[in-house]
Amino acid sequence: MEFLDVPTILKVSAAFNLMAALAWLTLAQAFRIAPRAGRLMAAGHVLRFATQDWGGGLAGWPPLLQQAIPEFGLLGCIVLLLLALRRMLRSRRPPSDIAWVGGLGAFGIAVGLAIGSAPATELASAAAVTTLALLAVREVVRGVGSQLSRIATGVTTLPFALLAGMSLAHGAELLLEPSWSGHLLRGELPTPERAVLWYVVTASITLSLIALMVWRVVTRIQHLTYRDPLTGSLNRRAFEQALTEAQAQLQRGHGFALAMIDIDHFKRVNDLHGHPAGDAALQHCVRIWQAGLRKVDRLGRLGGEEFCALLPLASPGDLATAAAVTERLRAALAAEPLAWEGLLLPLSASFGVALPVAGDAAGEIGLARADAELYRAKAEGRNRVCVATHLLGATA
Ligand SMILES: Nc1nc2c(ncn2[C@@H]2O[C@H](COP(=O)(O)OP(=O)(O)OP(=O)(O)O)[C@@H](O)[C@H]2O)c(=O)[nH]1
Repeated sequence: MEFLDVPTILKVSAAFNLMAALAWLTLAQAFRIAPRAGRLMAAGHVLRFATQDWGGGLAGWPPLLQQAIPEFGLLGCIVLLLLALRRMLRSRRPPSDIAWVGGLGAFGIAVGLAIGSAPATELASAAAVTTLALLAVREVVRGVGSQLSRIATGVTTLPFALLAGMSLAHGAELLLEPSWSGHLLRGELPTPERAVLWYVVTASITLSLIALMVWRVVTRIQHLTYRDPLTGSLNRRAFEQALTEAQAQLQRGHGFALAMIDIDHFKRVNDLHGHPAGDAALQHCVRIWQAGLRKVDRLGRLGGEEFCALLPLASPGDLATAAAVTERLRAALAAEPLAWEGLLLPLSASFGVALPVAGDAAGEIGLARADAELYRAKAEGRNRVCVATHLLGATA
Protein backbone atom coordinates (compact mmCIF):
# COMPACT_ATOMS: atom_id res chain seq x y z
CA MET A 1 0.00 0.00 0.00
CA GLU A 2 2.99 2.29 -0.31
CA PHE A 3 1.53 4.07 -3.30
CA LEU A 4 -1.33 5.45 -1.19
CA ASP A 5 -0.98 7.15 2.14
CA VAL A 6 -3.79 6.84 4.69
CA PRO A 7 -4.87 10.52 4.76
CA THR A 8 -5.30 10.39 0.95
CA ILE A 9 -7.44 7.23 1.17
CA LEU A 10 -9.60 8.86 3.85
CA LYS A 11 -10.02 12.01 1.78
CA VAL A 12 -10.94 9.95 -1.32
CA SER A 13 -13.48 8.10 0.83
CA ALA A 14 -14.94 11.39 2.12
CA ALA A 15 -15.16 12.78 -1.43
CA PHE A 16 -16.84 9.56 -2.56
CA ASN A 17 -19.50 9.95 0.15
CA LEU A 18 -20.17 13.51 -0.94
CA MET A 19 -20.43 12.57 -4.63
CA ALA A 20 -22.66 9.58 -3.85
CA ALA A 21 -24.96 11.86 -1.80
CA LEU A 22 -25.21 14.26 -4.75
CA ALA A 23 -25.90 11.42 -7.20
CA TRP A 24 -28.71 9.94 -5.05
CA LEU A 25 -30.22 13.37 -4.51
CA THR A 26 -30.16 14.10 -8.26
CA LEU A 27 -31.84 10.76 -9.04
CA ALA A 28 -34.46 11.38 -6.34
CA GLN A 29 -35.23 15.04 -6.95
CA ALA A 30 -34.55 15.62 -10.65
CA PHE A 31 -35.48 12.24 -12.13
CA ARG A 32 -37.98 11.10 -9.45
CA ILE A 33 -36.31 7.66 -9.39
CA ALA A 34 -36.86 5.93 -6.01
CA PRO A 35 -37.28 9.39 -4.40
CA ARG A 36 -37.66 8.38 -0.75
CA ALA A 37 -34.96 5.73 -0.86
CA GLY A 38 -32.71 8.19 -2.71
CA ARG A 39 -33.17 10.90 -0.09
CA LEU A 40 -32.42 8.43 2.72
CA MET A 41 -29.29 7.28 0.90
CA ALA A 42 -28.18 10.89 0.35
CA ALA A 43 -28.72 11.62 4.06
CA GLY A 44 -26.68 8.53 4.99
CA HIS A 45 -23.75 9.57 2.79
CA VAL A 46 -23.84 13.17 4.07
CA LEU A 47 -23.83 11.90 7.66
CA ARG A 48 -20.84 9.66 6.96
CA PHE A 49 -19.05 12.52 5.19
CA ALA A 50 -19.69 14.90 8.08
CA THR A 51 -18.71 12.52 10.87
CA GLN A 52 -15.91 10.46 9.34
CA ASP A 53 -12.40 11.10 10.62
CA TRP A 54 -10.43 12.34 7.61
CA GLY A 55 -7.11 11.89 9.27
CA GLY A 56 -6.54 14.26 12.14
CA GLY A 57 -9.66 16.26 11.25
CA LEU A 58 -11.07 15.82 14.75
CA ALA A 59 -7.74 16.39 16.52
CA GLY A 60 -8.66 19.71 18.11
CA TRP A 61 -12.00 18.46 19.47
CA PRO A 62 -12.67 17.41 23.09
CA PRO A 63 -11.70 13.72 23.54
CA LEU A 64 -15.27 12.60 24.23
CA LEU A 65 -16.51 14.12 20.96
CA GLN A 66 -13.53 12.71 19.04
CA GLN A 67 -14.84 9.24 19.78
CA ALA A 68 -18.58 9.98 19.90
CA ILE A 69 -18.93 11.72 16.52
CA PRO A 70 -17.57 8.92 14.25
CA GLU A 71 -19.32 6.16 16.24
CA PHE A 72 -22.76 7.82 16.20
CA GLY A 73 -22.19 8.91 12.60
CA LEU A 74 -21.42 5.37 11.39
CA LEU A 75 -24.40 3.93 13.24
CA GLY A 76 -26.76 6.62 11.92
CA CYS A 77 -25.43 6.14 8.40
CA ILE A 78 -26.10 2.38 8.48
CA VAL A 79 -29.58 2.89 9.94
CA LEU A 80 -30.41 5.31 7.07
CA LEU A 81 -28.96 2.91 4.53
CA LEU A 82 -31.08 0.04 5.83
CA LEU A 83 -34.21 2.19 5.78
CA ALA A 84 -33.37 3.14 2.18
CA LEU A 85 -32.85 -0.52 1.27
CA ARG A 86 -36.25 -1.39 2.72
CA ARG A 87 -37.93 1.34 0.69
CA MET A 88 -36.01 0.35 -2.42
CA LEU A 89 -37.30 -3.22 -2.12
CA ARG A 90 -40.81 -2.01 -1.29
CA SER A 91 -40.85 -3.92 1.98
CA ARG A 92 -43.96 -3.41 4.09
CA ARG A 93 -42.25 -4.46 7.29
CA PRO A 94 -42.38 -1.70 9.92
CA PRO A 95 -38.93 -0.30 10.76
CA SER A 96 -39.27 -1.22 14.46
CA ASP A 97 -36.44 -3.80 14.31
CA ILE A 98 -34.08 -1.21 12.78
CA ALA A 99 -35.14 1.32 15.44
CA TRP A 100 -34.52 -1.21 18.21
CA VAL A 101 -31.05 -2.21 17.02
CA GLY A 102 -30.08 1.39 16.25
CA GLY A 103 -31.47 2.61 19.59
CA LEU A 104 -29.74 -0.11 21.63
CA GLY A 105 -26.49 0.52 19.75
CA ALA A 106 -26.70 4.27 20.42
CA PHE A 107 -27.47 3.58 24.08
CA GLY A 108 -24.48 1.23 24.34
CA ILE A 109 -22.19 3.83 22.73
CA ALA A 110 -23.50 6.53 25.10
CA VAL A 111 -22.91 4.31 28.15
CA GLY A 112 -19.40 3.47 26.94
CA LEU A 113 -18.65 7.18 26.53
CA ALA A 114 -20.20 8.04 29.92
CA ILE A 115 -18.00 5.53 31.76
CA GLY A 116 -15.02 6.65 29.69
CA SER A 117 -14.39 3.18 28.22
CA ALA A 118 -13.21 3.30 24.60
CA PRO A 119 -13.41 -0.53 24.16
CA ALA A 120 -17.02 -0.63 25.50
CA THR A 121 -18.01 2.22 23.15
CA GLU A 122 -16.52 0.54 20.09
CA LEU A 123 -17.88 -2.87 21.11
CA ALA A 124 -21.45 -1.49 21.33
CA SER A 125 -21.01 0.14 17.93
CA ALA A 126 -19.56 -3.05 16.37
CA ALA A 127 -22.42 -5.20 17.74
CA ALA A 128 -25.07 -2.81 16.36
CA VAL A 129 -23.37 -2.45 12.95
CA THR A 130 -22.99 -6.25 12.63
CA THR A 131 -26.69 -6.79 13.43
CA LEU A 132 -27.82 -4.05 11.03
CA ALA A 133 -25.61 -5.43 8.24
CA LEU A 134 -27.10 -8.91 8.78
CA LEU A 135 -30.59 -7.39 8.66
CA ALA A 136 -29.58 -5.85 5.32
CA VAL A 137 -28.50 -9.28 3.99
CA ARG A 138 -31.87 -10.74 5.05
CA GLU A 139 -33.69 -7.79 3.50
CA VAL A 140 -32.06 -8.27 0.09
CA VAL A 141 -32.56 -12.05 0.09
CA ARG A 142 -36.25 -11.66 0.97
CA GLY A 143 -36.79 -8.60 -1.22
CA VAL A 144 -35.52 -10.05 -4.47
CA GLY A 145 -36.99 -13.48 -3.67
CA SER A 146 -36.66 -15.88 -6.55
CA GLN A 147 -36.72 -13.05 -9.09
CA LEU A 148 -32.94 -12.82 -9.31
CA SER A 149 -30.52 -15.68 -9.90
CA ARG A 150 -28.57 -17.02 -6.93
CA ILE A 151 -25.39 -15.49 -8.27
CA ALA A 152 -26.99 -12.04 -8.66
CA THR A 153 -28.47 -12.27 -5.15
CA GLY A 154 -25.09 -13.37 -3.78
CA VAL A 155 -23.22 -10.50 -5.48
CA THR A 156 -25.80 -7.98 -4.22
CA THR A 157 -25.68 -9.19 -0.63
CA LEU A 158 -21.89 -9.62 -0.54
CA PRO A 159 -21.05 -6.00 0.50
CA PHE A 160 -23.48 -6.20 3.45
CA ALA A 161 -22.10 -9.59 4.46
CA LEU A 162 -18.60 -8.11 4.22
CA LEU A 163 -19.62 -5.22 6.48
CA ALA A 164 -21.09 -7.69 9.01
CA GLY A 165 -17.90 -9.76 8.88
CA MET A 166 -15.64 -6.72 9.33
CA SER A 167 -17.64 -5.41 12.30
CA LEU A 168 -17.72 -8.85 13.86
CA ALA A 169 -13.97 -9.21 13.42
CA HIS A 170 -13.47 -5.75 14.96
CA GLY A 171 -15.66 -6.75 17.95
CA ALA A 172 -13.61 -9.93 18.45
CA GLU A 173 -10.40 -7.92 18.14
CA LEU A 174 -11.58 -5.53 20.86
CA LEU A 175 -12.45 -8.39 23.20
CA LEU A 176 -9.04 -9.99 22.68
CA GLU A 177 -7.03 -6.77 22.58
CA PRO A 178 -8.97 -3.88 24.21
CA SER A 179 -5.94 -1.58 23.90
CA TRP A 180 -6.50 -1.45 20.13
CA SER A 181 -9.59 0.76 20.63
CA GLY A 182 -9.43 4.52 21.11
CA HIS A 183 -6.95 5.00 18.28
CA LEU A 184 -8.70 8.24 17.35
CA LEU A 185 -8.23 9.54 20.89
CA ARG A 186 -4.53 8.79 20.60
CA GLY A 187 -4.44 10.67 17.30
CA GLU A 188 -3.61 7.44 15.40
CA LEU A 189 -4.80 6.73 11.90
CA PRO A 190 -6.04 3.32 10.76
CA THR A 191 -3.61 1.15 8.83
CA PRO A 192 -3.71 1.54 5.00
CA GLU A 193 -5.28 -1.94 4.72
CA ARG A 194 -8.13 -1.02 7.07
CA ALA A 195 -8.71 2.32 5.37
CA VAL A 196 -8.84 0.68 1.91
CA LEU A 197 -11.12 -2.09 3.16
CA TRP A 198 -13.57 0.44 4.61
CA TYR A 199 -13.52 2.40 1.38
CA VAL A 200 -14.12 -0.73 -0.72
CA VAL A 201 -17.01 -1.81 1.51
CA THR A 202 -18.63 1.67 1.43
CA ALA A 203 -18.28 1.89 -2.35
CA SER A 204 -19.54 -1.65 -2.96
CA ILE A 205 -22.58 -1.07 -0.72
CA THR A 206 -23.40 1.99 -2.83
CA LEU A 207 -22.94 -0.02 -6.05
CA SER A 208 -25.13 -2.78 -4.66
CA LEU A 209 -27.90 -0.28 -3.87
CA ILE A 210 -27.60 1.26 -7.33
CA ALA A 211 -27.91 -2.25 -8.85
CA LEU A 212 -31.05 -2.88 -6.75
CA MET A 213 -32.51 0.44 -7.85
CA VAL A 214 -31.87 -0.33 -11.54
CA TRP A 215 -33.41 -3.78 -11.02
CA ARG A 216 -36.48 -2.17 -9.43
CA VAL A 217 -36.90 0.31 -12.29
CA VAL A 218 -36.48 -2.42 -14.93
CA THR A 219 -39.00 -4.67 -13.11
CA ARG A 220 -41.48 -1.80 -12.99
CA ILE A 221 -41.07 -1.06 -16.69
CA GLN A 222 -41.51 -4.76 -17.50
CA HIS A 223 -44.64 -4.85 -15.36
CA LEU A 224 -46.10 -1.81 -17.12
CA THR A 225 -45.18 -3.22 -20.53
CA TYR A 226 -46.32 -6.80 -20.10
CA ARG A 227 -49.09 -6.77 -17.50
CA ASP A 228 -52.74 -5.84 -17.64
CA PRO A 229 -53.03 -2.94 -15.16
CA LEU A 230 -56.44 -4.04 -13.80
CA THR A 231 -55.86 -7.73 -13.13
CA GLY A 232 -52.07 -8.15 -13.18
CA SER A 233 -52.35 -11.01 -15.70
CA LEU A 234 -50.30 -10.83 -18.91
CA ASN A 235 -51.62 -8.33 -21.43
CA ARG A 236 -52.45 -9.37 -24.98
CA ARG A 237 -49.02 -8.44 -26.35
CA ALA A 238 -47.14 -10.38 -23.67
CA PHE A 239 -49.42 -13.38 -24.03
CA GLU A 240 -48.90 -13.44 -27.79
CA GLN A 241 -45.15 -13.30 -27.21
CA ALA A 242 -45.38 -16.23 -24.75
CA LEU A 243 -47.46 -18.14 -27.29
CA THR A 244 -44.94 -17.53 -30.09
CA GLU A 245 -42.15 -18.80 -27.80
CA ALA A 246 -44.21 -21.87 -26.84
CA GLN A 247 -44.87 -22.60 -30.54
CA ALA A 248 -41.11 -22.52 -31.18
CA GLN A 249 -40.59 -24.96 -28.28
CA LEU A 250 -43.20 -27.27 -29.84
CA GLN A 251 -40.66 -28.21 -32.55
CA ARG A 252 -38.38 -29.46 -29.76
CA GLY A 253 -41.08 -31.72 -28.32
CA HIS A 254 -42.27 -29.40 -25.51
CA GLY A 255 -46.06 -29.50 -25.80
CA PHE A 256 -48.69 -27.19 -24.39
CA ALA A 257 -52.43 -26.62 -24.45
CA LEU A 258 -54.51 -23.46 -24.75
CA ALA A 259 -57.56 -22.80 -22.60
CA MET A 260 -59.68 -19.92 -23.85
CA ILE A 261 -61.81 -18.43 -21.05
CA ASP A 262 -64.81 -16.08 -21.07
CA ILE A 263 -66.74 -14.98 -17.98
CA ASP A 264 -70.45 -15.81 -18.25
CA HIS A 265 -73.02 -13.02 -18.38
CA PHE A 266 -70.42 -10.51 -17.36
CA LYS A 267 -72.46 -7.65 -18.82
CA ARG A 268 -75.08 -8.34 -16.16
CA VAL A 269 -72.56 -7.72 -13.37
CA ASN A 270 -71.81 -4.30 -14.86
CA ASP A 271 -75.46 -3.51 -15.55
CA LEU A 272 -76.79 -4.61 -12.14
CA HIS A 273 -73.94 -3.56 -9.82
CA GLY A 274 -71.94 -0.99 -11.77
CA HIS A 275 -68.59 -0.89 -13.54
CA PRO A 276 -66.51 -1.02 -10.31
CA ALA A 277 -68.23 -4.34 -9.46
CA GLY A 278 -67.30 -5.58 -12.95
CA ASP A 279 -63.68 -4.57 -12.36
CA ALA A 280 -63.68 -6.32 -8.98
CA ALA A 281 -65.15 -9.43 -10.65
CA LEU A 282 -62.31 -9.47 -13.20
CA GLN A 283 -59.73 -9.19 -10.40
CA HIS A 284 -61.52 -11.90 -8.41
CA CYS A 285 -61.49 -14.32 -11.36
CA VAL A 286 -57.79 -13.75 -12.08
CA ARG A 287 -56.86 -14.20 -8.40
CA ILE A 288 -58.70 -17.54 -8.31
CA TRP A 289 -57.26 -18.77 -11.60
CA GLN A 290 -53.70 -17.69 -10.79
CA ALA A 291 -53.97 -19.62 -7.50
CA GLY A 292 -55.01 -22.74 -9.44
CA LEU A 293 -52.27 -22.50 -12.06
CA ARG A 294 -48.65 -23.62 -11.78
CA LYS A 295 -45.70 -21.24 -12.04
CA VAL A 296 -44.98 -22.41 -15.59
CA ASP A 297 -48.53 -21.67 -16.77
CA ARG A 298 -49.31 -18.27 -18.34
CA LEU A 299 -52.59 -16.43 -17.98
CA GLY A 300 -53.28 -13.53 -20.33
CA ARG A 301 -56.16 -11.08 -20.68
CA LEU A 302 -56.92 -10.89 -24.39
CA GLY A 303 -59.54 -8.17 -23.96
CA GLY A 304 -62.71 -7.35 -21.96
CA GLU A 305 -63.69 -10.48 -20.00
CA GLU A 306 -61.82 -12.85 -22.29
CA PHE A 307 -58.70 -14.62 -21.07
CA CYS A 308 -56.45 -17.42 -22.25
CA ALA A 309 -54.27 -19.82 -20.27
CA LEU A 310 -51.17 -21.38 -21.82
CA LEU A 311 -50.54 -24.70 -20.10
CA PRO A 312 -47.20 -26.46 -20.75
CA LEU A 313 -47.64 -30.25 -20.84
CA ALA A 314 -45.30 -33.03 -19.74
CA SER A 315 -46.16 -34.99 -22.89
CA PRO A 316 -47.19 -33.07 -26.04
CA GLY A 317 -50.61 -34.66 -26.71
CA ASP A 318 -51.77 -34.82 -23.10
CA LEU A 319 -55.12 -33.12 -23.61
CA ALA A 320 -56.63 -34.98 -20.62
CA THR A 321 -54.26 -33.23 -18.17
CA ALA A 322 -55.02 -29.84 -19.74
CA ALA A 323 -58.74 -30.57 -19.47
CA ALA A 324 -58.39 -31.58 -15.81
CA VAL A 325 -56.46 -28.38 -14.96
CA THR A 326 -59.06 -26.27 -16.78
CA GLU A 327 -61.93 -28.07 -15.04
CA ARG A 328 -60.24 -27.20 -11.73
CA LEU A 329 -60.25 -23.50 -12.73
CA ARG A 330 -63.92 -23.67 -13.66
CA ALA A 331 -64.92 -25.38 -10.40
CA ALA A 332 -62.83 -22.99 -8.28
CA LEU A 333 -64.57 -19.91 -9.69
CA ALA A 334 -68.04 -21.48 -9.47
CA ALA A 335 -67.37 -22.30 -5.79
CA GLU A 336 -66.24 -18.82 -4.75
CA PRO A 337 -68.68 -15.96 -5.34
CA LEU A 338 -67.49 -12.37 -5.37
CA ALA A 339 -68.14 -10.51 -2.11
CA TRP A 340 -69.37 -7.08 -3.21
CA GLU A 341 -70.92 -4.43 -0.96
CA GLY A 342 -72.47 -6.97 1.41
CA LEU A 343 -73.67 -9.22 -1.43
CA LEU A 344 -72.29 -12.50 -2.72
CA LEU A 345 -72.30 -12.39 -6.52
CA PRO A 346 -72.05 -15.86 -8.09
CA LEU A 347 -69.68 -15.97 -11.06
CA SER A 348 -68.88 -18.61 -13.62
CA ALA A 349 -66.90 -18.89 -16.82
CA SER A 350 -66.87 -21.03 -19.95
CA PHE A 351 -63.69 -22.68 -21.21
CA GLY A 352 -62.48 -24.02 -24.55
CA VAL A 353 -59.38 -26.22 -24.62
CA ALA A 354 -57.31 -27.14 -27.67
CA LEU A 355 -53.82 -28.27 -28.61
CA PRO A 356 -51.58 -26.13 -30.81
CA VAL A 357 -50.59 -27.04 -34.35
CA ALA A 358 -46.93 -27.49 -35.29
CA GLY A 359 -45.67 -24.96 -37.83
CA ASP A 360 -48.26 -22.35 -36.82
CA ALA A 361 -45.64 -19.77 -35.78
CA ALA A 362 -47.96 -17.30 -33.97
CA GLY A 363 -50.25 -20.02 -32.56
CA GLU A 364 -53.29 -18.56 -34.30
CA ILE A 365 -54.71 -21.96 -35.33
CA GLY A 366 -54.53 -23.27 -31.74
CA LEU A 367 -56.20 -20.09 -30.47
CA ALA A 368 -58.97 -20.36 -33.08
CA ARG A 369 -59.59 -23.99 -32.14
CA ALA A 370 -59.76 -23.17 -28.43
CA ASP A 371 -62.07 -20.26 -29.28
CA ALA A 372 -64.37 -22.60 -31.23
CA GLU A 373 -64.55 -24.89 -28.17
CA LEU A 374 -65.32 -21.88 -25.98
CA TYR A 375 -68.12 -20.90 -28.35
CA ARG A 376 -69.49 -24.43 -28.02
CA ALA A 377 -69.32 -24.24 -24.21
CA LYS A 378 -71.33 -20.99 -24.31
CA ALA A 379 -73.84 -22.47 -26.72
CA GLU A 380 -74.29 -25.60 -24.61
CA GLY A 381 -75.22 -23.67 -21.47
CA ARG A 382 -72.03 -21.94 -20.11
CA ASN A 383 -70.07 -22.78 -16.91
CA ARG A 384 -68.40 -25.72 -18.60
CA VAL A 385 -65.20 -26.91 -20.23
CA CYS A 386 -65.25 -28.09 -23.83
CA VAL A 387 -62.19 -29.91 -25.12
CA ALA A 388 -61.71 -30.62 -28.80
CA THR A 389 -64.96 -32.48 -29.52
CA HIS A 390 -65.50 -33.84 -25.99
CA LEU A 391 -67.49 -32.21 -23.20
CA LEU A 392 -65.58 -32.94 -19.98
CA GLY A 393 -67.20 -30.83 -17.29
CA ALA A 394 -70.73 -29.57 -16.97
CA THR A 395 -72.58 -27.94 -14.15
CA ALA A 396 -75.81 -26.00 -14.18
N1 LIG B 1 -66.16 -3.54 -15.53
C1 LIG B 1 -65.57 -3.83 -16.69
N2 LIG B 1 -66.31 -4.27 -17.73
C2 LIG B 1 -65.71 -4.57 -18.89
C3 LIG B 1 -64.31 -4.44 -19.03
N3 LIG B 1 -64.00 -4.84 -20.30
C4 LIG B 1 -65.15 -5.19 -20.89
N4 LIG B 1 -66.19 -5.05 -20.06
C5 LIG B 1 -67.61 -5.33 -20.27
O1 LIG B 1 -67.80 -6.72 -20.45
C6 LIG B 1 -69.07 -6.93 -21.05
C7 LIG B 1 -69.00 -8.08 -22.00
O2 LIG B 1 -70.27 -8.44 -22.32
P1 LIG B 1 -70.67 -9.49 -23.44
O3 LIG B 1 -69.58 -9.56 -24.48
O4 LIG B 1 -72.06 -9.19 -23.89
O5 LIG B 1 -70.61 -10.88 -22.72
P2 LIG B 1 -71.34 -11.50 -21.45
O6 LIG B 1 -72.30 -10.57 -20.81
O7 LIG B 1 -70.25 -12.01 -20.56
O8 LIG B 1 -72.12 -12.68 -22.05
P3 LIG B 1 -71.57 -14.12 -22.42
O9 LIG B 1 -70.11 -13.99 -22.74
O10 LIG B 1 -72.35 -14.49 -23.64
O11 LIG B 1 -71.83 -15.01 -21.28
C8 LIG B 1 -69.44 -5.60 -21.70
O12 LIG B 1 -70.51 -5.04 -21.00
C9 LIG B 1 -68.18 -4.74 -21.54
O13 LIG B 1 -68.51 -3.39 -21.34
C10 LIG B 1 -63.55 -3.95 -17.92
O14 LIG B 1 -62.33 -3.80 -17.96
N5 LIG B 1 -64.22 -3.67 -16.78
